[in-house]
Amino acid sequence: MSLLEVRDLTVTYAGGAAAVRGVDLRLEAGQKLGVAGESGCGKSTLALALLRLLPAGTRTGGEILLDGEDVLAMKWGRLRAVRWAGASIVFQGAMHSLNPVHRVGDQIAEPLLLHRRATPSEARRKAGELLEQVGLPAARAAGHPHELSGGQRQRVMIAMALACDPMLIVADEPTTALDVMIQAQILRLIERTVAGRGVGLIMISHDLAVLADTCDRLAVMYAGRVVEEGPARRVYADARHPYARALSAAFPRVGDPASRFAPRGLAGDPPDPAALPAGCAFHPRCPVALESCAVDDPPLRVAGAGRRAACVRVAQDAAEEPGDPAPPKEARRTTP
Ligand SMILES: Nc1ncnc2c1ncn2[C@@H]1O[C@H](COP(=O)(O)OP(=O)(O)OP(=O)(O)O)[C@@H](O)[C@H]1O
Repeated sequence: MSLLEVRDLTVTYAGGAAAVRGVDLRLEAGQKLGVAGESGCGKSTLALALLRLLPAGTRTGGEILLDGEDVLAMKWGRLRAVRWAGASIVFQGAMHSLNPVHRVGDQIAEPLLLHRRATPSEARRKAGELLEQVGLPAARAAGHPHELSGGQRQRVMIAMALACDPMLIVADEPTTALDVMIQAQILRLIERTVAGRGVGLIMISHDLAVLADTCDRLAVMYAGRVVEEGPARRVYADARHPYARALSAAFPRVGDPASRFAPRGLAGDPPDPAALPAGCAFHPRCPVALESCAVDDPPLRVAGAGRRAACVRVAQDAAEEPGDPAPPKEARRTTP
C-alpha cells in the first residue's frame, strides 16, 4: 500500500471554478514528489485538499488515501487527529501562518499538547529539540515571530510540521518568499528532514528547476490536471508534454549554453477554471496542437519508463516507440 494515493480528485470552488480535475497521484514512504505549474493551475488547491483545508462550500470528488484511509471520507474527529500527526503542511508565508502574539515555542508545542498528549514540560522540551533540529537555538522558543527573519520563521514552520512525526509533509511554495541563499538552506533542510525520517514529501512550486533538484518525481499541472508525471530530472531535462516542455524551457540550465537561447514563457494566459475550453485545455496555447486537440482531452498515458503524459502526440510516439520514446520531433523543433 502506498503512503498516499490520490484517485480521480476533483475540486470545484463555490463559484464554479474547477480548480482540480481528475488528478491521480501516488507517493511512497520516503519519496519526494514535486508539483509544478503556472500560477492558477491548481497546485495550492491540491495541497489544501490533501489535508481537507478547503473553504466551506467547495465540492470535492474522488479519493485521497493516506495510508489506506480516505481523507475525504473521514469523520471530523478522525480528520483532526490526522492533521499534524498523519500529515502536516508548510505554507509559503510563515508570517501569516504563525500567530504573532504567541511565543514561537508555545506554537511548536501546541500540536504536541493536542495530538501527542504531551505534558506542558515535555512539549516545551520537545519544542526546543525541534528548533535545534531545524538549525535554530532552543532559546529562540521564548521569542515571538516578529523577532525572527523570514528564513528563521520558515524553519519554525518546518519544526511545527515535524512536531508530531507525520507520515506526510506537504510544503506549498516553502521557499518562494525567501532570498536565494536562504532558499537553498531551507531546501536542504527539508531534504535532510525527509531523508532522515522516511516521511513522504509533496513539494509545490512554480519553479521546475528547484523541484527537479529536490524531488524524486515530478508532476506538472495545467488547468487543474496533471499533464505529465515521471522521474524529476528526466521530466525537467526532456519533458514530453508541450506545456511541461515550455515550463522547463523557461528555466535556464547551468552548464547548458543552448538553454540560454530557449524561448522564455508561453504566449497567452492559462484558462479561467470556471470557463475551460473544450478538448485539451492547453490547445489554445499549444504550439503543436492538432485539430483534434480542440475536441479530445487525452488522459495520462504511458510515455516511457515510469513516465506518463496527457498529450495526443505523446501517445502517438509512445505507440511507435514502446519503452522510452523521444519527445515528438516536430514539437521539439518548435519548443515554445
Ligand atoms: N477560495 C477560492 N474560491 C474560488 N476560486 C478559487 C479559490 N481559491 C483558488 N481559486 C481559483 O482556483 C484556481 C486554482 O488556484 P490555486 O491557488 O490552487 O492555483 P496555484 O497553482 O496554487 O496558483 P498560485 O501559484 O498563484 O498560488 C485559480 O483559478 C484560482 O483563482
